[in-house]
Amino acid sequence: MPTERARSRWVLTLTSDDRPGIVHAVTGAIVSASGNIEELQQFSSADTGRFFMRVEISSPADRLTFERALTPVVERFDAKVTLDDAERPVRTLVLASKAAHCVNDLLFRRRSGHLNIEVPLVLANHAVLGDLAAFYGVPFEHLPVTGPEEKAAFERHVLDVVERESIELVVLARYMQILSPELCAALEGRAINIHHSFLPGFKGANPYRQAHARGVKLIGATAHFVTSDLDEGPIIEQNVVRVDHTRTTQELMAIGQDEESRTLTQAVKWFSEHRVLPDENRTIIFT
Ligand SMILES: Nc1nc2c(c(=O)[nH]1)N[C@@H](CN(C=O)c1ccc(C(=O)N[C@@H](CCC(=O)O)C(=O)O)cc1)CN2
Repeated sequence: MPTERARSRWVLTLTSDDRPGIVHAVTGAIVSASGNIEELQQFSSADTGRFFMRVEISSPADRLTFERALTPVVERFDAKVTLDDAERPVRTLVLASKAAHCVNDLLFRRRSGHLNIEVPLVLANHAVLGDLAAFYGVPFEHLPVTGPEEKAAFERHVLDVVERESIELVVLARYMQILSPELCAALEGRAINIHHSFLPGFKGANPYRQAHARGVKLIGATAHFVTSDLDEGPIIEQNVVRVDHTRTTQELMAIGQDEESRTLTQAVKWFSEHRVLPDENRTIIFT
């Protein structure tokens, strides 16, 4: 009795112009590669006329077999297709400044097995988080950014690390520097920021001070893709928490930290599971 090859688990995503026949073609290709479809989600965006699909597959076939089976589908529908090993952790560069809570949550969830990412480096523009990274056994580097030359050097280093470490995702974990348009372009679709407000409210620096001055009854956090339009990138996840008139700005900041951490970690988890598909200025999230 020949031994059966071990079955691997794959995640396939597809984006294309919406038209009949896509699901039929994709599922047919998967079956031709001996794939078993374990989960399939799809969405047709009426706003943009785009079609989105995410498929979880188990199969004894290797990547090349799948790619050969999918090539006609990609060509026929002019589709953007990704095919990832579902078990492989996503290589993630964490950028930080002084705030520890988001970095801590990411590294804690990674170590406890709830976040399938690898973090080759935490890179910061201040030194204060070095001990935190060391606690989790994660390499740490800090490059001060006090002027345009140092900012350019920091960004060159980011690109060097992305190249050297085969980084797939850059996470701005309360990194408080504005990325240049050039770096935003280089990281398009693979840089996630946590903004400490419920966007579109209170963009930019000091959102809690703005919220306190406005007398809001809800504060929140927003995880979004980074673009050159500050805090305008496609939103991935948001959360809010109720507050009232008794809270100072400092108390709002303290209350908001938990929302920031859980919002960013959720967004990174969905990205690591290939559940986030950009749809122009929005995202499709297959949860
Ligand atoms: N290109 C982008 N860069 C960054 C984004 C973004 O959406 N696009 N998000 C910010 C995070 N952020 C709020 O979440 C934020 C951080 C810092 C500032 C800011 O004004 N900082 C300094 C100026 C720093 C600089 O000149 O680079 C300041 O406080 O004066 C605004 C918003 C991260 N980067």
